[in-house]
Amino acid sequence: MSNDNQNSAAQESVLLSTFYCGRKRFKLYFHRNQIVWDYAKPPYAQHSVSIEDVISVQYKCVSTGPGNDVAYDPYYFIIHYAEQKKPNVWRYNSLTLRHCDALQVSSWVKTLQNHLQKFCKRPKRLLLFVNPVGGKRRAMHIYERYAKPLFHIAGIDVSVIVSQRQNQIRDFLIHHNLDMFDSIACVGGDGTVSEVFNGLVMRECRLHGIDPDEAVAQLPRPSMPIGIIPAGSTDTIIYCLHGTTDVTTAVMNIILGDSLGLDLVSVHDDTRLLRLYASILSYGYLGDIAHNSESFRWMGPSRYEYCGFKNIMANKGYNGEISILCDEDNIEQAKCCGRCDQCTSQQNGVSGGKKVDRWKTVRGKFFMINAANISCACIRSPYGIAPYCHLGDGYLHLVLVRHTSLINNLRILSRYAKRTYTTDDLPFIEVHRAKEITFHANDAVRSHWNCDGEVQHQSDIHARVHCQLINVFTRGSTMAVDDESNNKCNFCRFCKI
Ligand SMILES: Nc1ncnc2c1ncn2[C@@H]1O[C@H](COP(=O)(O)OP(=O)(O)OP(=O)(O)O)[C@@H](O)[C@H]1O
Repeated sequence: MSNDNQNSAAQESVLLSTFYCGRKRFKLYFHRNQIVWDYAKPPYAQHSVSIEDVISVQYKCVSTGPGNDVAYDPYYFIIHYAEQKKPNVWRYNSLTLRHCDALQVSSWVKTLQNHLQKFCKRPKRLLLFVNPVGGKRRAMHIYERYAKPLFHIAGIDVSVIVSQRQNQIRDFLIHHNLDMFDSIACVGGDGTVSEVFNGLVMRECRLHGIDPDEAVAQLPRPSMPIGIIPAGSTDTIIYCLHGTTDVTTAVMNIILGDSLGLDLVSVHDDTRLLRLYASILSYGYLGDIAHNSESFRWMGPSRYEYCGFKNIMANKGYNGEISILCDEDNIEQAKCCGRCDQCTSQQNGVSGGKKVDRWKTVRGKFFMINAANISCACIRSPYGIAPYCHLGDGYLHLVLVRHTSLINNLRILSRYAKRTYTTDDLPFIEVHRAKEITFHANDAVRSHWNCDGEVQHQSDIHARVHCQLINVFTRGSTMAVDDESNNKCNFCRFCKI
């Protein structure tokens, strides 16, 4: 029988038995990749789980004595699975079943385990970095409490490295042998994720003999997918990927192994690559906040509120000239959920046929310039600065905010905080879909660039999108905005993104 025929025969075959779950009898069957269980007697209440959502299938363990010895009970087995409780949020659940015939149990365990083995993209040997100082300094606790038990159930062998200093994760990834791992993950905020992305791409450049400082270099794509467990202050990247910053959801997305390509943007000055970013590059208002807040570190996270307030009141404008390599398409007002047509066509190598990209130049005095690689949505701003920016279409959204009155600046910030986001009616905001941009400051008074939360001191830069340069574990999100988002407004919600 050919492989195709064998596969379809396996799909069509039905496994059917009656099991006990506690004292209740269940009819259990497995057909067309669905595990379905129902009470054997009325009132019937059918439940089902797709094999794609099953984490693992195991015999139940029983203690065999006063020591730590355990043995498998041949009459019980457990199905561990992920369950979607509300849009975008995944939870762990399990079903323990008993049968008086051990052969029945072993037949189910073997069949289901064989099916699970087909998911070869699921991580098995994971290198995981923990940033102990990001966010509320709870990354280690988050790992121990939420991630470790689930990785154990999934049978993933995890090697943990706790970072000791800034850029240690990046340096480790560039220089160490990673042959014994099939995936990388991190527990931290956007800065930590950015270190992982930069480290992996720089590593590929080193291995392929590519000079990343060449502004025109085609950067090589790292093969290992990356998992992100949020433990930062903003966690924009993970919010844009999953539509939530829920930790269990993030862990489930790693375990289940689906991934998609995420664009990265390289930022160069005249001579070298400054860094790659995944969320946003900002000049003006947000650049100033990132720069000024450095001297107020002693204030903790409230330094951003303080500097945000000061900067909005100062209402500075910066003269500059931006050249934009863009297409003529209007920006389609549809949110990207990771599996949209635009990103999928890029993944399949189908580039948008007739599109013609052309350079154009915009000059003026700007309150802020934002080059968003993703929507930059986060809990406090459920639509983000660039709500229609895609995760993997090869374009960034350049949001130019002209220098105007203080009242208008406040209008912009309050719009960003709203669920019903739109800036179409604000004439001082324009959005361009770009593959490449260059910026030249036309004034002695200059701002700084805020690149994924890190300050860049060079003001004249060149940025280029690298389509789906990195693979991240995610099943994508639905369009629904997560409940945890709120409408609170403060002056500096974007300062770290
Ligand atoms: N051991 C360490 N000591 C000091 N800094 C570190 C250490 N490990 C990592 N870092 C740096 O800490 C910075 C902040 O971390 P991270 O971005 O994860 O948290 P955050 O800023 O609170 O979150 P977010 O970026 O989502 O707002 C990063 O730039 C990272 O390089």
